[in-house]
Amino acid sequence: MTDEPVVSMENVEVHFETEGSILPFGDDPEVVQAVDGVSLDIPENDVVALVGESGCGKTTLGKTAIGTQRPTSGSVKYKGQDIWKANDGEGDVEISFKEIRQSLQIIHQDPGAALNPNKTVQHSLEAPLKLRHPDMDTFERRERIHEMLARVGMEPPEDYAKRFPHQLSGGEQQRVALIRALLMNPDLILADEAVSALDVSLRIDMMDLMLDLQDTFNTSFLFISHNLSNASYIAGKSDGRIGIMYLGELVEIGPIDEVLGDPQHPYTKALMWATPNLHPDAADRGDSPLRKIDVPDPRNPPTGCRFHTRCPEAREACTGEMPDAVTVGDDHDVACYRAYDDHEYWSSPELTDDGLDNLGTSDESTAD
Ligand SMILES: Nc1ncnc2c1ncn2[C@@H]1O[C@H](COP(=O)(O)OP(=O)(O)OP(=O)(O)O)[C@@H](O)[C@H]1O
Repeated sequence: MTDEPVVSMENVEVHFETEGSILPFGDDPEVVQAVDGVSLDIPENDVVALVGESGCGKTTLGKTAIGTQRPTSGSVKYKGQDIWKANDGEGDVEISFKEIRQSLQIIHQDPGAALNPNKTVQHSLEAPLKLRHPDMDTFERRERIHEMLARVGMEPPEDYAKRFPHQLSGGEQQRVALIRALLMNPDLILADEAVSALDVSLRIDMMDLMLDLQDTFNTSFLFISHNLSNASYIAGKSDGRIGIMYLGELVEIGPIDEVLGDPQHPYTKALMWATPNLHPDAADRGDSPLRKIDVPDPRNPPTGCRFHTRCPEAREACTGEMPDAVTVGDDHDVACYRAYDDHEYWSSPELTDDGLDNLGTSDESTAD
């Protein structure tokens, strides 16, 4: 199983039934279509940055990748082992669910909430070492923890090891959370908005640190952000890929110079428009390319291409079937009919605003 990607997701769908509503007899519960038809491989020592507006399903997809969210359909494999078959004990389980979960870690946006307020840094960091290296004695554990604290710039480590979370800054808490994840020897870390709560000036430092440690520890990163600048920085610096999500779907993915150098999906172009520091002529970038700003309700997404209600290039053909992803460059895939040379899209009439529901405009930016 060694050549297998660390995580391989195939046609993953995550739908949530909304709870709490009292439904008249015979009515179906409302379903939030959080993730739909996403396939994504994350190889060893690789970085994938997912970006998209709030509510587009990034966190749900990330949790699905690390085995904390069960997909409603599709498969999720860790090194070739189906994660949920391992959980259910179905078939020949070669890697146990427990081992899979230990190998797939997460760091959150709010490390303060993830660290136990009553435990010192030393205490919090001992737990993963005891689990992964039960033979280590107390002295070896202390040395290892001090070494890691010094490595992330928390010096003197003897002092930091004795502190409680409230005695650390947000950036320091995030570093402790990162060390704790790395001490599990993970193959993949889901970094869910992990730098979003930090001061802008500290974000680059934290991303550089993550990449430095990622390389040393031979770990992959699934980095999630609503901020295209951050996502492009981390994917670009690591030679990784950037994935653009829209309403539960992965609409474009590829290396950063492909996706941002030659964006193919109109939504990618709109995100770039909304991120002035990625726009070559920021001062002169004109009006929003979106037909409307409001994101459709994921309980009732548009038919066909889900972006068609906001897409400046939409034609009637876009309202029928959801476009399949097609390869348009080196490792660069896009789900848009404009990427097909001979699709009926090209002879289909343009969609007029009159033909669309709920039109409107605004210029929400994904850049903070
Ligand atoms: N447990 C749940 N039950 C019902 N709906 C959910 C649940 N978790 C997420 N959702 C819905 O699924 C959709 C995708 O949510 P998700 O948190 O994955 O998006 P996101 O892109 O990470 O957004 P954000 O950046 O705001 O966290 C949203 O409409 C959200 O309200």
